Amino acid sequence: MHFMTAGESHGPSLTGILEGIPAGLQLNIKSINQKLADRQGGYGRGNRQKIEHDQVKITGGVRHQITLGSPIALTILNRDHKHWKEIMDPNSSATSQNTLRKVTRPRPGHADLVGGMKYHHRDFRNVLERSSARETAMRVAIGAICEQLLQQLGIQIVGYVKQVGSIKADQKQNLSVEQINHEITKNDLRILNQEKVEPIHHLIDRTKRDGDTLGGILKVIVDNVPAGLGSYVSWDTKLDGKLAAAVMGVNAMKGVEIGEGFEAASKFGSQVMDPIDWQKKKGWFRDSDHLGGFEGGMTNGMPLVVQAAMKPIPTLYKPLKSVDVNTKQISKANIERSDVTAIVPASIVVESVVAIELAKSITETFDGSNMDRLKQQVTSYRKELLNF
Ligand SMILES: Cc1cc2nc3c(=O)[nH]c(=O)nc-3n(C[C@H](O)[C@H](O)[C@H](O)COP(=O)(O)O)c2cc1C
Ligand SMILES: C=C(O[C@@H]1CC(C(=O)O)=C[C@@H](OP(=O)(O)O)[C@H]1O)C(=O)O
Repeated sequence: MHFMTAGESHGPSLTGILEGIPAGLQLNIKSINQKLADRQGGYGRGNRQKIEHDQVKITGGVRHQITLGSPIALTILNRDHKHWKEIMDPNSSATSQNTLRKVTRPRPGHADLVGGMKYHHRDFRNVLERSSARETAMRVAIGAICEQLLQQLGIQIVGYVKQVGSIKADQKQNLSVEQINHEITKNDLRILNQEKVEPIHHLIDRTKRDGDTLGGILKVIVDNVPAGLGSYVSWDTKLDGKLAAAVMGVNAMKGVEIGEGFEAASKFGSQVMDPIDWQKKKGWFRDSDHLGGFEGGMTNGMPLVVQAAMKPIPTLYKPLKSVDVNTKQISKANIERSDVTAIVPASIVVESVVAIELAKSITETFDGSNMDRLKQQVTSYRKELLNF
């Protein structure tokens, strides 16, 4: 299974192609669009989200909402493009250099300067349009298809916010994915500790007034994953490594942890390893899940727990020092319309990329050509594990 996306933030649209989804998967397009709407939400977003109304249009690989096994082609329109037509139209030549509104003062923390150096773009718009997290809308659409595949195999996944700036938003430990989803649906937020919502909103308001930005920590949990996805035999077959790469590939992620991650480093082995247990009905399981469901690069049958640290948004309304690429004068960095924080949408994006990696692993471990056959194979593999 593999996918590719294309499209600039203020270009006409985002395009995605996803190959390797089995034939016969019944898609729920409404629920793909719901995921896209969720990604647009969250306190602290900028005004762009008032313009966009993300909905996926499928133009290949699907008939009457059932996958064909052929590559799935997807489009999401950028409604904002109509305001950027003169600057961003791919098909017409620029009428004059002035219409391009060039970006010449690179923003610290964004891809502007190094992207410009590497591709020799002296108008940093040529970099920022693609490095923008607008592209994550397409990864969420593709992830939503993968989540639907996982759901049909009994695997459930959820992403939510653990921390915004320095405020912890998750104090409910050991909830199942179902319970977390229930909480999220109830309060329409991905912040589990309701008492913290108001302080978090105040922090975001204050930060916005100061022209500053915030990051945070987000968490993804996956339930009912069969043991044995991924492998210990070679470094590049380890599924925890693939997940970490996919999560780090999301804009603004600076750290990934599996299970207790960095915290485990300061504990004793007896506090971190998960004792092995067995019951006739349940088969093999662990008494705890400190290792986040991974041993030897393989899933071990316990819930997968992945956390990611998102840095604060790099564009600052009170900009930091920069240098103009043309005049070499020290000046303030460019300001582009921006979010104060995007931790809620990021939790959905990270959930989506985890779903993509898991769907990839499952369709490669078992026969991924047809959904019914895949279901049969996963069911019989689960039985085999129970009787091991
Ligand atoms: C959902 C989401 C929304 C984002 N919104 C913004 C934004 O409004 N302004 C901004 O400067 N960066 C934003 N970012 C972060 C930048 O895209 C990111 O920092 C930049 O591409 C540089 O990449 P790096 O941080 O991974 O090094 C956002 C990231 C995500 C995941
Ligand atoms: C467009 C989205 O996020 C954008 C990500 C982003 C960045 O630099 O990453 C910068 C902003 O772009 P704009 O200047 O157009 O408002 C965000 O709005 C989106 O998430 O749909």
